Amino acid sequence: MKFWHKYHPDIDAADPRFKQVSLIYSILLIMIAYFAIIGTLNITLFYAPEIAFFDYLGLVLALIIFRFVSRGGNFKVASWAVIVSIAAVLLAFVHLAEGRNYSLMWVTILPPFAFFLLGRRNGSWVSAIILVYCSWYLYQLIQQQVTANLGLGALFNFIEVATAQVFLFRFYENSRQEAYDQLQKTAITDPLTKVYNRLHLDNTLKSLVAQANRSHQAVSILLLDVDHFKAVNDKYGHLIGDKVLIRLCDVVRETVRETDAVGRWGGEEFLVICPNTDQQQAIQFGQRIIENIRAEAVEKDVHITVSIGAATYSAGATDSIDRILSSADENLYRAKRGGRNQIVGGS
Ligand SMILES: Nc1nc2c(ncn2[C@@H]2O[C@H](COP(=O)(O)OP(=O)(O)OP(=O)(O)O)[C@@H](O)[C@H]2O)c(=O)[nH]1
Repeated sequence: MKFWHKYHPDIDAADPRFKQVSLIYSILLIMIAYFAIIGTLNITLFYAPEIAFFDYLGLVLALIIFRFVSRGGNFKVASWAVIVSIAAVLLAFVHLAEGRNYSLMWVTILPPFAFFLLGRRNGSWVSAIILVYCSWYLYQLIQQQVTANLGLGALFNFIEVATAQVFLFRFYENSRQEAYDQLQKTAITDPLTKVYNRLHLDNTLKSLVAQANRSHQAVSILLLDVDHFKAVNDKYGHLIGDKVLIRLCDVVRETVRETDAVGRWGGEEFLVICPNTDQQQAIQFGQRIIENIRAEAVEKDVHITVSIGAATYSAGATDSIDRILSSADENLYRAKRGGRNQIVGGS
């Protein structure tokens, strides 16, 4: 377990912010230790109090950011503060050394931090600005012949390495972000129908019910089941059965609002979660779904019908989420018993 976990108990290893937060704290600890040690050495051993002043300034800055982030401060702000601090330290180093002592080499460590903490766009900008500035500064040094052994060759090599760094890290960050987005999508999607899976529906329902309580609104659910689907499979085969389910989901998605969540509850059962929707509106929605599916040959000449059980959660109600789901399930059972191809609501 990471030491910073006590400050952010809600961020576990599965959280996308985990690595970013780890890096922020690691950089801050390194900065604190580095500035404390080097600052003290500069005073006691090297008799350079003017440099020690900047070291202690860096130390205070790192402590302030540490305090800010450990007390629940915004990670985006903390990330920017860390990158600006690193950039300031690097630029101060380059200026103090007047380009000597490989100081410019250190500047090339900025892009990986900037891309990882700030993302593709801001990472590119920050890296480009610092690297262009350093190239310009190096050019000035060469022109004024301030530093021995610094020629145009050094400048060109610096520009080439810096440009390669930015492109490589941008490429890496692009691939990482795409792979992460793809993984996120797969984790919440049903592989056959491409609607949400049950895990995501569970989470969505929980968060929409909490939101409904805060905004004093209702949330409705529609539990939808294909009628006599076994007969479709038996008559046309499983492959056509699969295509029917895929097309059915498309029709449901085309019928409901953008804000409604459509997902597969299991087998040939689907759940639609409608935020900000009362019982009467939910019944109207459900009716429209039934009509659209009935009107459509979902696969070649295969026609199907669906039955729907509706249930509504009103803000402040004492019903649990399980209670709403079982209420929808009971209504679905009644719709089936009542002859199918219909919707039943109420509790
Ligand atoms: N093709 C296909 N069939 C599935 C899938 N998931 C579940 N099924 C089938 O769906 C059928 C469900 O059958 P039943 O539970 O008897 O329900 P039903 O025939 O729809 O009858 P009612 O619900 O009472 O109207 C079974 O034959 C399952 O094999 C799937 O992903 N693809």
